[in-house]
Amino acid sequence: MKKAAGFVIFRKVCEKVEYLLLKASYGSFHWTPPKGHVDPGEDDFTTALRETREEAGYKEDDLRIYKDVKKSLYYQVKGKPKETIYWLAELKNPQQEVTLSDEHTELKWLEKDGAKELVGHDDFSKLLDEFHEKIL
Ligand SMILES: Nc1ncnc2c1ncn2[C@@H]1O[C@H](COP(=O)(O)OP(=O)(O)OP(=O)(O)OP(=O)(O)OC[C@H]2O[C@@H](n3cnc4c(N)ncnc43)[C@H](O)[C@@H]2O)[C@@H](O)[C@H]1O
Repeated sequence: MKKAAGFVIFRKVCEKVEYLLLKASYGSFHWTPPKGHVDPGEDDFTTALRETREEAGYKEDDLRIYKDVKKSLYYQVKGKPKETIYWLAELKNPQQEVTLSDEHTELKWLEKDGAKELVGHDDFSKLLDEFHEKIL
C-alpha cells in the first residue's frame, strides 16, 4: 500500500488555535497538512519530519510534537489504497513563517472548522476533532 506521513501543525494566536494547510501545485490542487511519501527503508516519523522540513521549512526543534497523538487515514488514490499517517505538533514560535516548496502554491492558517471545510474529507474532519481535543 502507498504510504505517506506528516504533521497536523497548529499554532496559538491570541487564544485561537490555527491549523496549517498547504495547497498542492499539481493534480486536484488539494489542501493538506505537510506530508509526503514514505521512502523505501525510511520510518514513518522520519518521513514526517523530512517532508515538513521540505514543504514548510519547519525543523523538529521548531515543533512541540505530540508523539502519542497519531492517526492514520485510509483512502483510494487513482484506484489504489493509500495510508496517510499524521502526528499532532505545535509550532513553538507562532510568528515563524512557512517557507513553501515547488509542491505548493499557497498556505493558510485556519481555525478548526475552516480547516475541515477547506480539506473537504470526512475522515480528516474526524481526525481534526480528535486531535483538537488533545491540545493542551
Ligand atoms: N496528479 C498529479 N500530477 C502531477 N504530479 C503529481 C500528481 N500527484 C502527485 N504528483 C507528484 O507527487 C509528488 C507528491 O508526492 P509526495 O509529496 O511525496 O506525496 P503525497 O503528499 O502523499 O502526494 P499527494 O499530494 O499526491 O497525496 P494526497 O494523498 O494528499 O492526495 C492524493 C489525492 O487524494 C485526495 N485526498 C487527500 N486526502 C484525502 C482523504 N482524506 N480522503 C480521500 N481523498 C483524499 C487528494 O484530493 C488528491 O486528489 C509531487 O511532487 C508531484 O510531483
